[in-house]
Amino acid sequence: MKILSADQTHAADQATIKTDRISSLDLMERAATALADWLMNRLSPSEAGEAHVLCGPGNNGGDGLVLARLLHLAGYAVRVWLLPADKRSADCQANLDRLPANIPQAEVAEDALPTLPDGTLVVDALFGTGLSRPLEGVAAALVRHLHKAKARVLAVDIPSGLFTDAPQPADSVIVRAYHTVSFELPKLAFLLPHNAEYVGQWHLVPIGLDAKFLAKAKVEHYFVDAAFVAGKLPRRAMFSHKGMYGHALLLAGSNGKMGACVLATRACLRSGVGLLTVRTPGIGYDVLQTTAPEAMALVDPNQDHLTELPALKSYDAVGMGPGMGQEDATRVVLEQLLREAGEQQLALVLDADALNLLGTHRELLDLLPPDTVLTPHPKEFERLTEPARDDYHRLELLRNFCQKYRCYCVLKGAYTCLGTPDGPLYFNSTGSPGMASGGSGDALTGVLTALRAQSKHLSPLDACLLSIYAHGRAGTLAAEALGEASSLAHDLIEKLGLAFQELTAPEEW
Ligand SMILES: NC(=O)C1=CN([C@@H]2O[C@H](COP(=O)(O)OP(=O)(O)OC[C@H]3O[C@@H](n4cnc5c(N)ncnc54)[C@H](O)[C@@H]3O)[C@@H](O)[C@H]2O)[C@@H](O)CC1
Ligand SMILES: Nc1ncnc2c1ncn2[C@@H]1O[C@H](COP(=O)(O)OP(=O)(O)O)[C@@H](O)[C@H]1O
Ligand SMILES: [K+]
Repeated sequence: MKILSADQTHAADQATIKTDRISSLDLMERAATALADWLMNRLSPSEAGEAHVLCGPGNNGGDGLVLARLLHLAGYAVRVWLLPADKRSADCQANLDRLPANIPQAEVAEDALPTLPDGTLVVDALFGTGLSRPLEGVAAALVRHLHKAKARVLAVDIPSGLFTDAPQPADSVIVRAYHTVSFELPKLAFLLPHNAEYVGQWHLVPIGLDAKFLAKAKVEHYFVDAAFVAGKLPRRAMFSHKGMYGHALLLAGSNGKMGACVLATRACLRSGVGLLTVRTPGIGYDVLQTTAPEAMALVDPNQDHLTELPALKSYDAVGMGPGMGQEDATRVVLEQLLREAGEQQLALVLDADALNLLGTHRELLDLLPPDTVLTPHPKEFERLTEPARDDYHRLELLRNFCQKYRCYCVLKGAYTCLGTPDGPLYFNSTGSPGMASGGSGDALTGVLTALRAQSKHLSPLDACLLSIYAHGRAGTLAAEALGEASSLAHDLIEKLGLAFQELTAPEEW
């Protein structure tokens, strides 16, 4: 799914109006009808109680006015509050003129703010994508008033006061919604950690935006949902053999952190790799042979940490980092790996301590072979770059980093963001707070290494997208089975199979 900018959203509206030969007023009716259906499917009139609809002067306010009318006609109790305005947009004014006379309406003032008993349903239709500066005056007073009330807030399109796709002053006054219902496509602002407290749970309702316009629109951000990755994973041929699915090498583990190595190993095995060899310190041999008999163990001469790089010629992809430690001898192995992988055009996946070593020895970054995949969480990413001023600055750092080093960088989090050498950023839709516990990232390294080893079947971009999506989906399935607090990385790994099944291409005729 594409993520449009505020300007493109406006252009999509215009294209739809033209293609469907409707007026902008019709499109507003369509959008607000979808919104009303969403709300009515969730709350009956008695569950909703009296809905207070706060309406601004633009088309977002227009949506609110249509919603108020539709709710009223369906038997809901409604009250409309208008922001004072010299001028309203034409469609907003038209819908104000159409508002049934028996819906109570009043203008808000700093000394005339709505009384909102606990639990009141409040619809925020003050400002949408047309917001051009932070809220001030009466609008800011109304939103601050809302902060103090214990209301159930539903934001229309986007919480008022929040910019769609740009940073804003830290002291901006922004509606804190419980639900945000947006039209057709998600907004970049919804995917950034800092905005979670404003956006709440977000939902999309279809409004029939012009499909041709959307197909042509050039965007910098994508939302990777089920439709985006569906069928990208090729089916296995009947006469397949293990040589067709790549031979992966994992370099992982150290004294006390063999668990990370085992998790990466098991995840790699569960992700369709043909063969897997694991290079681990001597201490890991028995552990590995017992917990992952399908993998071959290749032990380092050192007992506690990695000191030597094995010959690389048999491998299609190498994953390095989980639980590996940052000994100097291990740093030398990393440097040698970067040099040799570059010469042999081997696919690389670097995580955890491999990233920390890159962070402390940044000169090594210049050795990254093209299409290397790095998987930092925000702290590891900061070690590779610099502290980000805000979420948007972090995305800018990500984009610049990937373009400079021609690499893929998986910035992990609730909406994991994949940076790519050509610029676009891909936000993953799957995952669960149940994954916020040690070991989930190690599993991702295993998945990515397995899919990069299958480069005969998958491009680097598709390997990354499928890995991130399937890893998150498996985390959700594990959390559904065991609860968010109890599901472990180990459980996620056991669900990878189901996640991959959902992504496999359908049988062809
Ligand atoms: N074609 C359409 O008419 C559709 C419009 N839609 C709705 O339209 C919204 C966008 O509408 P608009 O472009 O009218 O924008 P808004 O409704 O967000 O408001 C823009 C108006 O507010 C003013 N403004 C901006 N920032 C302000 C601030 N901080 N303080 C005071 N005034 C401020 C602007 O000068 C402008 O008059 C979307 O978010 C969506 O809700 C949807 O109904 C989909 C279809
Ligand atoms: N709240 C969340 N929602 C979705 N995914 C999450 C959430 N928290 C963590 N994850 C995922 O779990 C993984 C955690 O990785 P990482 O921080 O490296 O942990 P570890 O080092 O313990 O393996 C990442 O893939 C991340 O995207
Ligand atoms: K709004």
